[in-house]
Amino acid sequence: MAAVLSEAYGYGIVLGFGLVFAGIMTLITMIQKRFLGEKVTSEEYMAAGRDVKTGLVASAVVSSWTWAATLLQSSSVAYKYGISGPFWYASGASVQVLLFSVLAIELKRKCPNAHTFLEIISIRYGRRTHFVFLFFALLTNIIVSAMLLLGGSAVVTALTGMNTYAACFLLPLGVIIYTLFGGLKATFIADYTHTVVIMIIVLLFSFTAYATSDLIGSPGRMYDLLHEAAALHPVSGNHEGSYLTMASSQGLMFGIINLCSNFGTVFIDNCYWQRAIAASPHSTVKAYLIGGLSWFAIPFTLATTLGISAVALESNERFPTFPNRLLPSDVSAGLVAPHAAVALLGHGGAVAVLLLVFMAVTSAASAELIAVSSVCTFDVYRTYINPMATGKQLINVSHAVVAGFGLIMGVLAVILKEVGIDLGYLYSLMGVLISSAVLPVTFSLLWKKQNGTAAIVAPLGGLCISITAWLVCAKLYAGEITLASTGTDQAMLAGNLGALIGGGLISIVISLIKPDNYTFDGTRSLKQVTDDVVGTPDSNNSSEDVAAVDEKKVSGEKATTLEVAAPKGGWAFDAEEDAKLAKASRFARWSSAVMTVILILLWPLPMFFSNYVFSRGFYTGWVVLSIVWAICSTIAVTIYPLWESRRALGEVFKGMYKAATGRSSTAAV
Ligand SMILES: NC(N)=O
Repeated sequence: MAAVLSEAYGYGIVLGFGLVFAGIMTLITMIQKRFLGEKVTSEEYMAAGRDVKTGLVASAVVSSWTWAATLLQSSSVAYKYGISGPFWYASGASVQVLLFSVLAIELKRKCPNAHTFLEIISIRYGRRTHFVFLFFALLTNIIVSAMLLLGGSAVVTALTGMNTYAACFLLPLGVIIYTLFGGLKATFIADYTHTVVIMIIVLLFSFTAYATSDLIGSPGRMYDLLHEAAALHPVSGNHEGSYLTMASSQGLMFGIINLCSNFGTVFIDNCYWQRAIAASPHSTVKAYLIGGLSWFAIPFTLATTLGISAVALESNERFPTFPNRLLPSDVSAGLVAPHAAVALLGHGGAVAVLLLVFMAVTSAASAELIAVSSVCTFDVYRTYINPMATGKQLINVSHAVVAGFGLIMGVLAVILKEVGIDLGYLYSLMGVLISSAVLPVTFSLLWKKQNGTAAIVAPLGGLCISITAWLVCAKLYAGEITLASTGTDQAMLAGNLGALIGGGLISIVISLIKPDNYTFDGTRSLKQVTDDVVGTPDSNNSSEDVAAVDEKKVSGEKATTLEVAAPKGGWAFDAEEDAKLAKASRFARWSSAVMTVILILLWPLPMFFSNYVFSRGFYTGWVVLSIVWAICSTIAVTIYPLWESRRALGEVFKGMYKAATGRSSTAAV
């Protein structure tokens, strides 16, 4: 694609916008400290005080789950498979967030003072298992971070001609600055801001394509254009070759790959556990349910707009590649959405898509940075290097990790690009590499019977199964093992299924042979860090801490340092409070299960098996649904958080008024 914008736009948005944004976020953090009295403690820095409200957590979940791939890969599958692509992208990656609500509330009940999910593994199973899950957790962060920059830099280069390597290193720069300064709380505020911009741009593109564009302008016109496109180049594996059907075998295959791989990137990424940790206990379940449902609209609505517009407009002279079709390599690199945006809105479309991708990449990158930082701080430094670390030392380490990993992210993206791995390949591969740990992690928190052997063997055994299935299938299907053959849907499907099912089955079988009977007393007794007092095993541990150590002795493992908790501090729920959380947990279980069944079975499968090809009226209804869903999501993650925080905002404005005028705030009323 010839660059539509000049390089100045690339540097302006990536560097200029990034630094301005960093400045604004840093200012907001300072304002919070000054007018809301927030302190820089390690608990505040890494856990945002554990009292963040529903709307802000939901918005942060949406923001950190909105990757470059969410915008780009969803549009690519819309382009390749028609309307089933956006649906399968959205449903196959939102149910994990809905189901995670169960883990989030159980984390509150069973380990209310955790900083990372790995602390639970460490307390329950000891050092060896901790190492195994540390490997999977960091691998997940590395894959996601590299994928963000790989997709983001491809778009920046395609639209502006900016050097890809420069984009890889400059995209995270502003993020590093505000994350360093404000920690998790700053990422929450930044996430909110990013989400607002993302939702506005998604709606802008939808209204343009389906209401105002002179090239399309209505669902009916889009319907006609899609019919014409199917006549020119029918979709292999779709009923009647139509773009307007859910009866798409490749779409379904992508849906299953998407479903398996995204379990890994939610359940094994400390970033989502951190949001649960930061949420106030009564907000946790609602935040994940609202977040999951709101996020659905982003890939669904955007790809139903941009991915489908690319199909419809490819034969129009305003399409950037006209008279040629998009190259498969450009589709896999995620360049469908930028092409469609340029066709629809020219320069304005290019700027909007650049901004959209910039927002997605930077907000998700900040979430990854602080997630890695807390894993390295609590699960490496505090566990194995300096168990008696003070809060200040923990913050220092965390700062160093944020800066270091921010640079490493860019290096990783450059390496992948050099090897020839693009966004589409990595997106499908991630589950093969990490999803074997999903069910063992889930069982660690939800199943008292998973024993220590199962917790170690299952993720590693599942990884062996997944890699074997992936490579064998590539060889059988293509006759050779190359980047191209290992990137086929069939090979990726085998690897992803092998990972998720293999890890789960191994854990279940080994655990049932010799079931554990874990009480979770050890995890409940973990304490928060108090910033200037160092806990010692003999002077400060409560009887519960001793129980934790005893539990470990019974299981025959060496106790880890995590049980050496700092004194006082932290949540401990009484029976009445725990009953409320238990009720919230039951609600999370049935509501997330019902929504999952609807989104991945009841809604799509009848449409798949009936071979239904959309009528004009049905397609119009489908488009209206996508836009209404996006509007509801916008309200949920942009207006609702403001409404919930109205008192705090009032305090801030009163304080600022007082500081600016030297008068009492009441004078302003
Ligand atoms: N977050 C994803 N899978 O787009």
